[in-house]
Amino acid sequence: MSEHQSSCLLVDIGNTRIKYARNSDGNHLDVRVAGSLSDIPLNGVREIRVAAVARAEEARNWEESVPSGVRFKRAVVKPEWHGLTCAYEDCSRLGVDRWLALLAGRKEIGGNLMLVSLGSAITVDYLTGEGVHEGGYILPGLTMMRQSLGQTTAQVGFAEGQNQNICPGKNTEQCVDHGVLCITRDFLQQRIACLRGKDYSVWLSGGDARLISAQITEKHEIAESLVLRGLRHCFDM
Ligand SMILES: Nc1ncnc2c1ncn2[C@@H]1O[C@H](COP(=O)(O)OP(=O)(O)O)[C@@H](O)[C@H]1O
Ligand SMILES: CC(C)(COP(=O)(O)O)[C@@H](O)C(=O)NCCC(=O)O
Repeated sequence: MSEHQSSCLLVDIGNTRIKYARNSDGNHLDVRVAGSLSDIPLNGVREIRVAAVARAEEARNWEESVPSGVRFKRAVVKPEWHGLTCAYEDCSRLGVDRWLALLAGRKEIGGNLMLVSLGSAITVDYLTGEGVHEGGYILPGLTMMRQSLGQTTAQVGFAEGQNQNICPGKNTEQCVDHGVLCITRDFLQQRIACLRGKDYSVWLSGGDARLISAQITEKHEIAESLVLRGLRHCFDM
């Protein structure tokens, strides 16, 4: 890894977790999770590239506290980037994490893509090989679905979803857990099935990607850290 690359820190501030990695020449990124931005080690860092959809105030305070001489760059969504066009009429409303995943998909995967992020929320975005973002979907993520049931019903407790079972539950926690898994799987199976014969590849990323991947029988692959990968490219002119 060149010193220039490793001195560039990539940071993805999601609604649940902060993920970060030092940039590298190769395909692999050594991704870590931080509890707060101030926990991220900055030794040798010359440039920080940030994708933030959450913790706006924490990010502002962190930016002010980083040592002088360290360049601080925030990614923003643009109407167009290297032939990639945003589907939103008002591109500033598209989550920058979704935009960066599209950038990484275009630059590092190519072809017609269905990109699924299984994080705090579930997002689906479609991108053609010509660079046209065709729009997508936003749904609550697995944990958000479980929590919303726990918060808005008197008798449905919230349990951490751990098993990969979707058979009918035999207690409240199983019923919630299996139901959430089942609806997510069925939605994605149906979306992927709609693409049959259209030459799209399907990529899952985010904290729940492996859990859901194990449930999906339609063809798909796992894409690691698409948001951080997008940060590698988004400042290319
Ligand atoms: N160790 C973990 N800590 C927190 N969430 C986890 C963990 N492992 C899996 N998850 C799941 O991943 C989701 C967060 O995924 P992530 O891609 O980090 O989201 P975000 O980018 O929105 O912060 C959580 O909502 C949870 O369902
Ligand atoms: C949809 C999201 C909440 C997903 O965030 P995440 O689950 O990655 O934390 C985020 O991309 C966002 O705030 N988007 C803005 C709305 C939009 O994309 O239309």
